[in-house]
Amino acid sequence: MPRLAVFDLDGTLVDSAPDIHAALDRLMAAEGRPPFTRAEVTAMIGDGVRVLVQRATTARGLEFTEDRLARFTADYTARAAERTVLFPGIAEALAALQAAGWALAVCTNKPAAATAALLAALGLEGRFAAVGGGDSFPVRKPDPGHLLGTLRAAGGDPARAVMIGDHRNDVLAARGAGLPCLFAGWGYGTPAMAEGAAATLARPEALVPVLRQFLP
Ligand SMILES: O=C(O)COP(=O)(O)O
Ligand SMILES: [Mg+2]
Repeated sequence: MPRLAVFDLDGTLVDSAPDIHAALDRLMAAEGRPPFTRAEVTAMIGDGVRVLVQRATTARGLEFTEDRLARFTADYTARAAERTVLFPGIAEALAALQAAGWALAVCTNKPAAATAALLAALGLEGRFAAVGGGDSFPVRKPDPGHLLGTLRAAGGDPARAVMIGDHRNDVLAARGAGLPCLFAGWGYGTPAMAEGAAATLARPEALVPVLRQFLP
């Protein structure tokens, strides 16, 4: 069974905040509300689209409604890859891991449809043994069931797998599933969210050597 690296998506593999930010601002503009700062947006990312829209509407004095959630989701899904790019060094790290025989998977709270659209636009479809979206299972991160379901779909073994993520939810899901978590220090999380992680990596360049330490 190959070693498996399970990656979070937003803030870990991809810098998706510009498109999430733009879609939130389009929703606010349609409601006559002012735009957000980037820092406001990155602090709202990590718990999936429903919580994102709940936080955004609340922050601008709007009622959260299913209609606003649906409009945001449709708009974001259609335009998820306009400004979103891989973080520098990620493409090289993924290629090096695959060359070394690792299998790769994605476990993200982003809905599966937007995740698939984004991975395809970035030319990454087919790279991952499994992609577990925020609505792929009955539970999502921090529930370990999301990570374990993704792992099972990838044909992985929890004893031969490592999680990499930028949010407290990634650390908690990994801990619950019995996997070490490497904290992506280049992402949207705060240093406090790394509590319980096996290590914090400052840059994607550290991924290959550190993963090799965890699973030689
Ligand atoms: O959609 C979100 O809120 C976060 O997505 P992530 O799990 O890929 O960071
Ligand atoms: Mg993330």
